[in-house]
Amino acid sequence: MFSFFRKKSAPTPAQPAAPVSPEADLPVPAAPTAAIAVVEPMAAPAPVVPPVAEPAAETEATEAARAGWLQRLKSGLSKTSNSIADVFTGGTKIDEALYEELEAALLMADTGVAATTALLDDLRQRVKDTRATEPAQVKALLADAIADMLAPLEKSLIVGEYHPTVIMVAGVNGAGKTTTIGKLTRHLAAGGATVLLAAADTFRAAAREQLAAWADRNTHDLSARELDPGNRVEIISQQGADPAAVSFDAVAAGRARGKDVVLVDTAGRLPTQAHLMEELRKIRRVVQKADVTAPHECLLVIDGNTGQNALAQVKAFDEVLQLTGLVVTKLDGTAKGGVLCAIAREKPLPVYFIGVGEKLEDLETFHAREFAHALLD
Ligand SMILES: Nc1nc2c(ncn2[C@@H]2O[C@H](COP(=O)(O)OP(=O)(O)OP(=O)(O)O)[C@@H](O)[C@H]2O)c(=O)[nH]1
Repeated sequence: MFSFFRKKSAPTPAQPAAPVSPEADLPVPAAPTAAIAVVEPMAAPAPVVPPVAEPAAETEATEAARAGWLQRLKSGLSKTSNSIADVFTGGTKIDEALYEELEAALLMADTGVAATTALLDDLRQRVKDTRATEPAQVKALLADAIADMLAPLEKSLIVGEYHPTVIMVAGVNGAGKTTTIGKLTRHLAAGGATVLLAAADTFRAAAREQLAAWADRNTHDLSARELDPGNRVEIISQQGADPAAVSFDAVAAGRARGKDVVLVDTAGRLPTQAHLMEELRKIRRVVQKADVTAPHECLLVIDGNTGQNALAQVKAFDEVLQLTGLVVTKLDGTAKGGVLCAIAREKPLPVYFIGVGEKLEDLETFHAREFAHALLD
């Protein structure tokens, strides 16, 4: 999820203005949009702002967008869900054979041994408690068990508490970092946040160009949706420079230009490449020199096809960056969607977003129940 609040009320043309704070220094939540849950800032007892009702047409558009997303999530996860759902279509009895088949299907989906065992124990108890007699009922109970297991991963990404909020994005090569930054920028900008991108992958010219292309795409998207034509997505880059120096400059520029968010795109690296992991540690350290409270979020982008290896990635990057959250990409077409259960069981970190495609709109906030149902439908 993503929550954004501003120090100053700054309504965009598409949104009704939020009430003005009686105390100038207190943050005032921006008016809610489809992607934003307005929260009270943690730092001060801000006035409670009642939700502003969306016009009917906007609500319909929001609902249609959400329904479209759910459909894409379901079809994206179909390789995983088909093999699990198959277990419930064959027999008519709830017996050991059913549990064994289920165990095999969950393991095939990369749910991992610990999470699979916990899920099956939980499921047996639920079956007993509800006196379920039909496999279809067991399927619904399994969806509940998965949703409960994934619930701790559901958390809001808070933006606006710091100015700028600095978000470092890391991951192995090709996990989808730059694409995620492009899509995340759309979320943030649609919520009224101004975004600056830092191209901290300074080795590859293509990486910088790719990020610049996402910045342009976002600027056009904002203008096309008449969200805030003045909100240009900017980028800081310098070919061949020290990635830490570019990140430092970006944080300083973000502050000087009054940006709400600085997203730092780092180069892909494997946990086994010690010098590159050390470089990541250095970027973090130097960002902290630019702003002693930063980075405010360190996100790891995981390719949803990675399966059990994702756990090793989470542990390795966490050691270096003290991760605050995850984004799981490429859930379209993966047969390994169970990996989120393994993460929930063994290294629970907030999953702020999930990605199901390469387009701007193919990233959404993670909802445990929604995901659990998509995994079984
Ligand atoms: N199908 C699908 N493809 C994705 C998704 N996210 C990213 N990709 C694709 O994955 C490929 C790699 O994405 P990048 O964003 O370049 O990955 P990266 O982690 O920045 O790559 P490096 O900087 O080289 O480490 C591209 O072809 C993207 O279009 C997703 O959610 N679904």
